Amino acid sequence: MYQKILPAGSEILISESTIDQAINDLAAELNSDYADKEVAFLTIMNGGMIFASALSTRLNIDMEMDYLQLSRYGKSKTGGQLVWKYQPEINLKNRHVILCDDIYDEGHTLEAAHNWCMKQGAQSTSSVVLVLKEHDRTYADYKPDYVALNIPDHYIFGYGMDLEEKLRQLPAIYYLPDA
Ligand SMILES: O=P(O)(O)OC[C@H]1O[C@H](OP(=O)(O)OP(=O)(O)O)[C@H](O)[C@@H]1O
Ligand SMILES: Nc1nc2[nH]cnc2c(=O)[nH]1
Repeated sequence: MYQKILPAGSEILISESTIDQAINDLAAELNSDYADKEVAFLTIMNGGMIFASALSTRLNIDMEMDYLQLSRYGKSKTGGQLVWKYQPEINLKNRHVILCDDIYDEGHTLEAAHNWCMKQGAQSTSSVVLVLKEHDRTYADYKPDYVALNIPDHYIFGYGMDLEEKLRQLPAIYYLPDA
């Protein structure tokens, strides 16, 4: 169905059904860990939007939802300066924050978001990512608390992740083996 918009040579890295099952497993873990907590569920835009939508509809948790926006890649495949584009107004004081993002790559985005939430007075802040990319480059000191899937070192797109700001809407995760 997506042949018309997929770049030539694209291959599937993670299928829709694998993603769906991984999100179910993650939701079960969060439903247990946050059963008695008052939660602020914060999506990191733009990349986190599709994963956060799918995950949040499976959460049986007392929570408010909001988002923040941080960016360091833009149209590039390599990370640059981290730019805050939107900080939420929701009160995080004494709340248990769950940060939800699509990918942990070098970790600078989640580290900055985590530090900011703690500065706002959150009682705890944890992070949930759909994929963690394994590579030899330097990671930030911060590591995500919940990871659905580990992936090899490819630039990936689909399921919220962009290729030059497009193709976020793809329901599976793709890569270009020759890129
Ligand atoms: O672990 P890191 O190396 O910090 O990279 C991860 C971040 O990179 C992407 O965001 P991007 O800056 O591309 O903005 P976007 O969400 O608008 O695509 C992705 O959505 C993560 O938030
Ligand atoms: N779309 C996309 N964004 C990223 N941000 C950090 N790594 C990636 C990646 O592999 N794909």
